[in-house]
Amino acid sequence: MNTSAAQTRPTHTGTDLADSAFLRACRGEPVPHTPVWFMRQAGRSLPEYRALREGVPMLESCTRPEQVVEITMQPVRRYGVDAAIFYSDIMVPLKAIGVDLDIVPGVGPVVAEPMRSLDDLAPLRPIEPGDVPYVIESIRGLTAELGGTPLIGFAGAPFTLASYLVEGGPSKDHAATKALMYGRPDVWHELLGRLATIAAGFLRIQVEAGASAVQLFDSWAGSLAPDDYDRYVRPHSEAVLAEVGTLGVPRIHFGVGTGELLGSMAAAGADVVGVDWRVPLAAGIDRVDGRPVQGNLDPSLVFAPWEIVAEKAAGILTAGQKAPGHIFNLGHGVLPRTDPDVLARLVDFVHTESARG
Ligand SMILES: Cc1c2[nH]c(c1CCC(=O)O)Cc1[nH]c(c(CCC(=O)O)c1C)Cc1[nH]c(c(CCC(=O)O)c1C)Cc1[nH]c(c(C)c1CCC(=O)O)C2
Repeated sequence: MNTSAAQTRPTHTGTDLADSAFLRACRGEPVPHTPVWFMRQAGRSLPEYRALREGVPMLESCTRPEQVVEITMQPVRRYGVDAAIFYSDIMVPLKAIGVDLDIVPGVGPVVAEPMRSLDDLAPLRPIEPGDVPYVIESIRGLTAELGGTPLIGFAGAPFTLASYLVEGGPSKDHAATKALMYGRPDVWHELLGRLATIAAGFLRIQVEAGASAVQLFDSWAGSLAPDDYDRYVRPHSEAVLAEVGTLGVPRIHFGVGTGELLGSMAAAGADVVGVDWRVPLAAGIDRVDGRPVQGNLDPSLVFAPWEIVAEKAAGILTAGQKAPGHIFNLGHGVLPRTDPDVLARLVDFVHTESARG
């Protein structure tokens, strides 16, 4: 177990990192215990995060390397998770190239001028390292501090980014996005093509700065029917994953409500596929063609009595043994009112239970 390891560990070599349970599981190799981390582990459920963010807008905090390093480290120290996820947001690269947007507390990303025509796409140019010096500085600081714990870099996938840009903000039905997709396929493919270039560029910057794995978040892809996903979206996500494939780090591909899309999301070029809690993990494993999986505890379960949490987690660990690799995670992000002590207990449970075999 590696609880509190980040504070006490001596300097680690690159070999230790490559040998970490998380990276071994991503490659489908045997592990001493099932690795675990939580999507949105860095954030609002931690009082030490809220204290640090006091008076600092979300997107500004992402440009301050000292804050980014500290916020990324907080859950690693508190929970003893097997991987850190870089504190940033899927909207950061768009903001960095000059798109007028903000993250409004309690709402999410809001875009000043929604993009619905070819002319609207003008701000969407490729991202360069010089656009995000704070990302590079933060990741360099983090890899030094993390030692043998891998850092996961991430980007929003073209569809999920497009949804915010076209709708102008969060949306339940993605109606304007789909209207553009069906009604103006020329604009649509230009938009997603540009977003693919940006996502791939942003992932490359993170890996070159020291990230050991990447996750492509297509959070809202589950709103699409499989044939539309394959026709309008998958080629663009495939382009991102293919470019990242040249960098030699594992690629995790994740979305919510993607039960019917899992096979396609795997075939798009994922090394590991994220499975949400609506799909039994055993069924998810059957759909991803022999790849390792990540997931899939319902994020709401942390509010249930501990015996129920333990029973569900044990079931997920058992199901996960059927995959060549399993990374324990929630099926989506940590909910804001989650008690950090429950997550700490869950990490211990996953480590102990899985080590017993
Ligand atoms: C869709 C999406 C976004 N951002 C992200 C996604 C994909 C993951 C998912 O499906 O949840 C990804 C993201 N956003 C954030 C991270 C940091 C790393 C982590 O701990 O996972 C990551 C990986 C920080 C954040 N991003 C945001 C916060 C909350 C800001 C705050 O504390 O004021 C954090 C810590 C804001 C944000 N950013 C976004 C939304 C919808 C919101 C509002 C909802 C919310 O508040 O949780 C867009």
